[in-house]
Amino acid sequence: MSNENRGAAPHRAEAEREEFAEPVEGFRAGFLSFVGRPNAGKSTLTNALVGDKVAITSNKPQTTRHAIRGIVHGSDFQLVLVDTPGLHRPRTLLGKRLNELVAQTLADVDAIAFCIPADEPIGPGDRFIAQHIRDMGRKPLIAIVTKADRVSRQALGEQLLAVQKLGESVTDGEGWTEIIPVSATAGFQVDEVARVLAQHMPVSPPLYPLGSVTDDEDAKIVSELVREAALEGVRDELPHSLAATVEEILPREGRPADRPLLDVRVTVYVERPSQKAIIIGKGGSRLKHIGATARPEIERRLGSQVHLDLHVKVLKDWQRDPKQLNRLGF
Ligand SMILES: Nc1nc2c(ncn2[C@@H]2O[C@H](COP(=O)(O)OP(=O)(O)OP(=O)(O)O)[C@@H](O)[C@H]2O)c(=O)[nH]1
Repeated sequence: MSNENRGAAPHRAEAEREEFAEPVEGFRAGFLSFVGRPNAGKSTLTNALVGDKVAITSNKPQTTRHAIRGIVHGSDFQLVLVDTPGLHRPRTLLGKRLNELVAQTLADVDAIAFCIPADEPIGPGDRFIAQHIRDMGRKPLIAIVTKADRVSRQALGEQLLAVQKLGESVTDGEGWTEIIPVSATAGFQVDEVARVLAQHMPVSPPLYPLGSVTDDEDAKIVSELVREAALEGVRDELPHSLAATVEEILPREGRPADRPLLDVRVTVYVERPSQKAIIIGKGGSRLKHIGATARPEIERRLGSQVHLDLHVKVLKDWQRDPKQLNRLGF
């Protein structure tokens, strides 16, 4: 996600919602964060939920000022997974600041999902997180017992009970809104997790275009691959004058399921018109070559055939302009 997005106000502008509105009655959509101590299985579960569908536009609707990790699309719901830095018991001022940052994120989401591994005893770190999210105001708190495949049925049952007790102890007996066991690696209950989380999202039209899955990592790598290809042979002339940003990565509609195609739109920025001429080359020959060089690796990375659409723009003296630097993600 660009810095521009990070700076945008968290809001649910009706206009944005309507742009993607689907006439599905009772559609639910909202923001959700996974919390849990390191290694609790948050990333693995996120990936299992989002699936290996493809990347997306990194700058579509600015509905959140937080980084989006992924979007889960259901027939009648959309879950937007919002990234948080790890939540730790603070030992330093930095730790405290980070926790404040997490608190801001958690205050904005519609529900919080707390991941606790099935195969490790509940510890002070878990208790700290539980207390922290309890203080986030009245919102659904869903406990997810991860890595269920690693323990016996009996041990899983015992862990579910322990997690329930933890919930009750931090909420004056009220307990978690839901408790669900899951194994992201064995594919056990992953759909159930999505369904349950969706039930706790507000009724709302989709927040993002259907089929989009955000993945900042992919966008970063794609832009880097294009930049590398564009620099080939002109490294000495314009090494630092080149920047590339991914505008969007969207699945082409109407393609057969077994032969998807991604439209990847990338802008290459240069500082001067003379540089633009170099990059484009005679009759566009160099730009074509850049595309042909970068595309195979992009296809490998995104796991799909790609139609690469490159544009070259002059952004005068972008290296010296903080606003432009922000825009380009520096
Ligand atoms: N057996 C099994 N292993 C899992 C499962 N989910 C995650 N793991 C493993 O647990 C380890 C930690 O998982 P992550 O998803 O990276 O945990 P995380 O909470 O994102 O960790 P941080 O990024 O450190 O906060 C990895 O080695 C995963 O492969 C699961 O359902 N079953």
